[in-house]
Amino acid sequence: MASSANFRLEILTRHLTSAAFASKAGSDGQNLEWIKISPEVSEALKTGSPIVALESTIISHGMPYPQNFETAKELEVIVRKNGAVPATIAILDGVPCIGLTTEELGILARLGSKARKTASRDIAVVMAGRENGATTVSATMYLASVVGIPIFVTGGIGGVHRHGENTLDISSDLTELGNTPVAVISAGVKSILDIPRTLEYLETQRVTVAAYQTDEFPAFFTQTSGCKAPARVESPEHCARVIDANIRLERKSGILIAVPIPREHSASGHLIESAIQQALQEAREKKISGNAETPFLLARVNELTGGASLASNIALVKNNASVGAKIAVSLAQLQKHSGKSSQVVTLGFGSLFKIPHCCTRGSPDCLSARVADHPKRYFALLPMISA
Ligand SMILES: O=c1[nH]cc([C@@H]2O[C@H](COP(=O)(O)O)[C@@H](O)[C@H]2O)c(=O)[nH]1
Repeated sequence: MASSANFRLEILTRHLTSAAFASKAGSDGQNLEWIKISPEVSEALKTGSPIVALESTIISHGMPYPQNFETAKELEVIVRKNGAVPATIAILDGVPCIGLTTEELGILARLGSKARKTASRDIAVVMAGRENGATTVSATMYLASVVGIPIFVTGGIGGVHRHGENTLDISSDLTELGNTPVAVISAGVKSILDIPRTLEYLETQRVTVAAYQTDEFPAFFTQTSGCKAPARVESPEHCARVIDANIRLERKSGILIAVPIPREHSASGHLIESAIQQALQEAREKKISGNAETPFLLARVNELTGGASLASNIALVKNNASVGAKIAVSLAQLQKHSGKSSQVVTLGFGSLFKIPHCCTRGSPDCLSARVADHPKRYFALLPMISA
């Protein structure tokens, strides 16, 4: 099996060293033309160290300035304190960036909603237009998976909107979860959405959903939603074992780990719930829909609760960052101990290929690569290496 993997790598190397392709390679193999990976994240990828991806729509559209900037920086500090490397993901001047500097976080925070809210479908347009894009859960998952980061922390994910059965307004976060093997740590789904239908849709998408230390699926601002979670996980180690099993199974879909807001911050949950009802009514009257709906509702609920919802939001994201980093550390340990951590192979032309353990068992689909061109070329190569 190992020799067949080597054979496939040889074929891959041959294709990638073609003159046209190599000419696009970045000089250091890290700052490639289409994606920029920070030196710290690059090093962590090479050594198999724990990394936590963080999204950027929460910075630009989810919170006002300057709380968004403070929170973005604090999240990175929390991830580090818990032993992992933070990788905030955004698109700056058309370049997807994996790992931002403090200065870049500040640019995004100040841009606010002037940065384009970028879901998976929007990545290509933002790149082509050399725009600044704040990545949602779907786009962040996609970019994290391209470079081989298996864990991603956010506040809340999008879902099926209320009346989604008529409008078909269903966040692409759910379909991305169905198609991308990344574990998303969130506080569940806000009650601005239809939670039971969101859970149904996640089931349809084959997404593994587990609630953290509870039987109930949490509703972001509140610990309960009235919906039972399909599974329960007890600890970071337990979560890591689930993620590891998903990797071994070579499943293509993701995992949603729902961590309830800490009890001390959920006290204002009912006050927030009535504000949500009012904001929903206003959104209907103003005919606000599509991707403008979530930012409107979040801002309006914050106004109506006199800032209480923002404080809760910040508290729960920080809690998720701490849990997510612990999971990342456990997963890295698990994979190191079982000898299954990713190998990194540097090929002649300077690009870096990260080969997960399953590839050495002959599963090229799992090959996660940073290539010197664009994803199209990479995906076009996959059938060749599986030949
Ligand atoms: O509490 C929040 N929920 C959701 C979002 C953002 O909104 C996106 C979902 O938007 P839509 O419903 O348009 O898919 C999520 O991926 C996330 O980036 C947010 O900032 N805060």
